[in-house]
Amino acid sequence: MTSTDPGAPDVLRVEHISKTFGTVTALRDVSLRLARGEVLGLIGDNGAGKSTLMKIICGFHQPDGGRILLDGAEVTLRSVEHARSLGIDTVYQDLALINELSVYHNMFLNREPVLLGCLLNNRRMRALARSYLDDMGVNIPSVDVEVAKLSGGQRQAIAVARSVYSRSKILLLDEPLAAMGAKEGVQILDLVRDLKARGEVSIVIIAHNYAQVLEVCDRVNLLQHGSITFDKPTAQTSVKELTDLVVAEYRTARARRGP
Ligand SMILES: Nc1ncnc2c1ncn2[C@@H]1O[C@H](COP(=O)(O)OP(=O)(O)OP(=O)(O)O)[C@@H](O)[C@H]1O
Repeated sequence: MTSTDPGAPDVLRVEHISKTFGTVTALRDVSLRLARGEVLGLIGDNGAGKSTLMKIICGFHQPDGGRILLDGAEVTLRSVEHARSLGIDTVYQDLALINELSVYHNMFLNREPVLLGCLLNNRRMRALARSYLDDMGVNIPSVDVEVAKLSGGQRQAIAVARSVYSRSKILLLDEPLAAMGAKEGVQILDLVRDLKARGEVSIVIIAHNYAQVLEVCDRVNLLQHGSITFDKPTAQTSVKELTDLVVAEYRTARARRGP
């Protein structure tokens, strides 16, 4: 489900972004769009520039050139906190959860709810965490358990739930399925499907498993050597087409290098 209003501006537009690190050009003239409620898959080989692009959209890196528009208005994202305040949240591979803390403390890390002017009301946080996780269909036996004792899929689900709770309008998932078992991977994909059905949040997912990308995404972009080379609705492409594109790029690069 994408934007219900065809006249509405894209929730996010990245236009002609470039980024170099010393002599390495990580991104060159990259443009990308994300409609409201859309799930966009960002794929590409190792070193193609996917994480760099995500880190620019979440305010971690500043681009060398180009611009970013949120709901049609140009913004300069000064930091991760600034991007978060504008509704852009990222779930990294390392998740940024604190293993020694309980599920409910992690859910409200740096965002503790206030009750009658008092911060850190444990009873309130516990109840809210339980209701958010239940509401999102996240299966956690107890919100009192330390996150270190949970599976990778459960931890991932908590990190996503935390971003959704914070009312993010754009969620960036950097390899949410990396290191996931089959069951845990399905749990995360179900969560993404659920969010998509609600249409409240727009999502960019970086993933290496093309079948899973095609399962949950509305559209797919391929990054190759710092440039977007492919942009299609998932219904108009296939695992074979995506694999062939990446393999062809590898063969061309190898032929250029010589024997
Ligand atoms: N902080 C940095 N300093 C120097 N070079 C960097 C930095 N971050 C990324 N790069 C370089 O930029 C290029 C793109 O890296 P990036 O991490 O964005 O790729 P990726 O597509 O996310 O790869 P992967 O799938 O392996 O995670 C690579 O050549 C990488 O070495």
